[in-house]
Amino acid sequence: MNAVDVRDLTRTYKSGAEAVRGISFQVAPGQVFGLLGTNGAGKTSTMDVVAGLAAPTSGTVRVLGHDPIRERRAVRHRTGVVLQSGGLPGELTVAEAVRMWAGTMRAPRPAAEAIEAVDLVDRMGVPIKSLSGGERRRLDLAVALLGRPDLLMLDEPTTGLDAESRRRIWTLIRALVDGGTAVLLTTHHLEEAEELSDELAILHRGRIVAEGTLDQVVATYRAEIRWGDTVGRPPAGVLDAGEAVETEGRHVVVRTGSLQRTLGRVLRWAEDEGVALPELRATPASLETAFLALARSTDDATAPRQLEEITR
Ligand SMILES: Nc1ncnc2c1ncn2[C@@H]1O[C@H](COP(=O)(O)OP(=O)(O)OP(=O)(O)O)[C@@H](O)[C@H]1O
Repeated sequence: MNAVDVRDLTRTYKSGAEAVRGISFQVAPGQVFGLLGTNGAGKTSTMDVVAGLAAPTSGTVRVLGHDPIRERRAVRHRTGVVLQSGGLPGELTVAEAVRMWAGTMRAPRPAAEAIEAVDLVDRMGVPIKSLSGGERRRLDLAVALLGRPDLLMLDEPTTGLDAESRRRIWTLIRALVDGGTAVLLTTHHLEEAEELSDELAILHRGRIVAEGTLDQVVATYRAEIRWGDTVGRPPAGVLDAGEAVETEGRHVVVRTGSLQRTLGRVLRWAEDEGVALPELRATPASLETAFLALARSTDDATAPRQLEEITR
């Protein structure tokens, strides 16, 4: 059975905003599924429904085989949630907060074990308000781990963290997944999605626009060769059928399904014609080029800027 099964989900806010416009995806046990997208793509709106915090406008959501709202009791003890606003009281120490939370559960993992799992043992006596952002995020995770969840839902778990804290959280998530936990993760960090996701879906304006393993998603996009234009005409004879050459500002850009072959042809063309290729750059297809392709193909004038931001 899938840990998460979302079918034809839509979510429209009272304001009329159509945040989620008919998406379907499944998360298997022992798998990280990354929901990736621009700001406002609908990630949090989707996560809230899976976490049972909001009802779908239409469509169905099953979590561990249950309706997350109507069968909340069956789901609650088997899931852990880390949302963007970790709401633990700042006056409590790390140990007090974890123990208090464990006290609300049926058969929790020992508090000390959860604290150790997130590497906060030396911060146990520190009030939450004095923790760094990364430490707070790890504390949120410790709380989510208390119920030994079959499914962890993580909404942007490393946003605002430095590279080292982020890596620690990734290592922790990977260890949990290796133990069989399913993880539904939202992120707008491409590196995080690449590092963690077994499968991913790219959400854009409430719809899934690409889906599959990282390799599958990347394979649908093209490599790019670009250089500064010195002759004002496109390179002759370098393209295969269906490939494209464009000018972007003062650059010539070739998009190709075969980077090595096309690059060879570009270099031969330049050699034969005596053309200089300043700032020549060849970039294999990646999640980043996939996002930028998405930006180019959108009709939303604000999207390209947002898409560029998330690739940084
Ligand atoms: N409570 C709300 N009422 C009305 N509209 C909302 C509400 N929450 C979100 N929206 C709108 O729904 C759309 C999707 O928002 P959502 O927060 O789900 O996106 P997101 O992908 O999580 O974005 P971010 O990366 O910025 O957190 C946006 O257009 C947003 O403005």
